[in-house]
Amino acid sequence: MNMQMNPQVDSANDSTQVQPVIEARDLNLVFGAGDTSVQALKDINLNINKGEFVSFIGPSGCGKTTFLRCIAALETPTGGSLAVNGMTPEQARLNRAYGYVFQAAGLYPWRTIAKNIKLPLEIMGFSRAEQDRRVAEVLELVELSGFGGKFPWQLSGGMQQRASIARALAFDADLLLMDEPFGALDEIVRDHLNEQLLKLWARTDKTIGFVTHSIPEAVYLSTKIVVMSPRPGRIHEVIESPLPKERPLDIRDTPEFIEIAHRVREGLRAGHGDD
Ligand SMILES: Nc1ncnc2c1ncn2[C@@H]1O[C@H](COP(=O)(O)OP(=O)(O)OP(=O)(O)O)[C@@H](O)[C@H]1O
Repeated sequence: MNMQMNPQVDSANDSTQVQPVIEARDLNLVFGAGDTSVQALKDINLNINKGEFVSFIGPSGCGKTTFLRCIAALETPTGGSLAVNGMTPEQARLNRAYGYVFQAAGLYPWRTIAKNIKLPLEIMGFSRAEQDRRVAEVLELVELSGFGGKFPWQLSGGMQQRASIARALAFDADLLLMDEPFGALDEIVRDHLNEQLLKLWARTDKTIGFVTHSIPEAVYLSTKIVVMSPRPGRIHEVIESPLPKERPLDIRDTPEFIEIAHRVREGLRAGHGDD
């Protein structure tokens, strides 16, 4: 397989104005009103550029999922602005600007893997031939070629999650939003899927927003780590990773990796202190 690495775009040195994929300015979201209201996001300012792999890490309830859901136009911010590819999140959703992978694989048990992947394509009116072509392509990307005819229950948890990623890739959107996709899997399977996801990212040059509770996972995968703090959900710190794009698993034993993991841990601790 020809694994072409895409040249890293160094946005800091790029003098031309490149439009960010995600641009959040003073973004706020308050659920409800009065005494029972919850400020889920407070003054979020963040740019995500094309090809970045951005992880969101923070304690439970700090707004990670809510931020992803705002990008996907599944929640409406109560203040500030949010642009996805220069559009409103609603426009971006209509343009199929992103694929979304949820915590649980969420596959229909009565449909085969191929038919699960096809479902959104059927709804969008893609031709049968195009549906078949895309299913074969995304199954290959997640290394599940040959499993299209199986039902979800015939696959392991890790394979189901890969099938769910394949479904999110089927529209070939440049942006992939992933909400703790590997949280429920054991560590060895998770390591393997992390490796595969990095390869997929390198092959496709997609922009990825990824929610996790795991410091090693965030550091291993990301070019940028957004450390969030709770009540109300804010960005405590954004850590740019100096690690190379090509990352074997044993990079986790290097001093550079351990140093970034340490910074993330310190950020999480300090963020708790912001309470
Ligand atoms: N629909 C809703 N109505 C009211 N409050 C909500 C709603 N959705 C989320 N919240 C609250 O907003 C805050 C942020 O929730 P969110 O799910 O984004 O956090 P999170 O960081 O993703 O948490 P976790 O790590 O547990 O998934 C929490 O206090 C949560 O209870």
